[in-house]
Amino acid sequence: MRTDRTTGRWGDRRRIRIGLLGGSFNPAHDGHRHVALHALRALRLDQVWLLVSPGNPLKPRAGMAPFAERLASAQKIGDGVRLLASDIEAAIGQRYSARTLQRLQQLFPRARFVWIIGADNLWQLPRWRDWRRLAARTAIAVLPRPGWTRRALHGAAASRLRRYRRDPGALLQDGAPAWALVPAPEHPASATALRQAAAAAAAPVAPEQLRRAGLQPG
Ligand SMILES: Nc1ncnc2c1ncn2[C@@H]1O[C@H](COP(=O)(O)OP(=O)(O)OP(=O)(O)O)[C@@H](O)[C@H]1O
Ligand SMILES: O=C(O)c1ccc[n+]([C@@H]2O[C@H](COP(=O)([O-])O)[C@@H](O)[C@H]2O)c1
Repeated sequence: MRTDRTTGRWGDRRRIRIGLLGGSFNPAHDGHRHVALHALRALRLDQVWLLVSPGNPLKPRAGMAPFAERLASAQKIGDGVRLLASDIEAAIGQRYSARTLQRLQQLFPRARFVWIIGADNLWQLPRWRDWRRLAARTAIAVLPRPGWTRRALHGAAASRLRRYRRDPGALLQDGAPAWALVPAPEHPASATALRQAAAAAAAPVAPEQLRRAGLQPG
């Protein structure tokens, strides 16, 4: 940004572009980083904020790690410069994305926000509260996800928003509504799989399993 010499005010040649990747991050993983970095490059974003949810309204509380743990996990995959873990949803007391977006647009009027989701969330979008309001207020970038991409492109949200689909390069040319599938290789990581692997590693080994593996229980 430059200072306008005649008015002395900050020029508005290009509003700062911020991608918002909301998630539970229970825990954060390589798939999140992959999605954020592809969106950053493809849409020429200045930053991506990893918005750690205080509690996804559609997910059970059971099995959800404490907020501080999930925030710390998102901080580990961030770089503190372009990829930033954020606790702002907890700070403003919101967990519905349409409201979060509205509040962020009030707090940062000079920013241009892009809502980033994986294809599984495009499929699920009609279940979000006020999802049409969200789509009306911001561009949405959808990233491919194994098992979900084709299905989501034929889902209810994609079909209702069909006429607003854009090429990724044109996503930020005009205002919302606008959405695009950002081309990227599918990344297989999932928090569910990581939690399952951690639970399996922590589970005690049954004597019968040891015998089958040729080991004597101690
Ligand atoms: N491997 C991936 N590819 C594409 N999008 C992803 C991937 N992993 C996560 N995302 C997207 O990142 C956002 C946050 O995801 P979230 O924190 O729920 O991770 P998750 O792996 O989907 O978790 P869980 O398995 O617990 O549902 C969502 O929009 C989700 O679609
Ligand atoms: O606004 C809603 O109704 C809503 C319902 C489900 C999920 N979301 C948001 O979708 C994002 C992805 O959630 P998750 O748990 O799949 O990582 C996260 O920011 C959630 O707050 C939002």
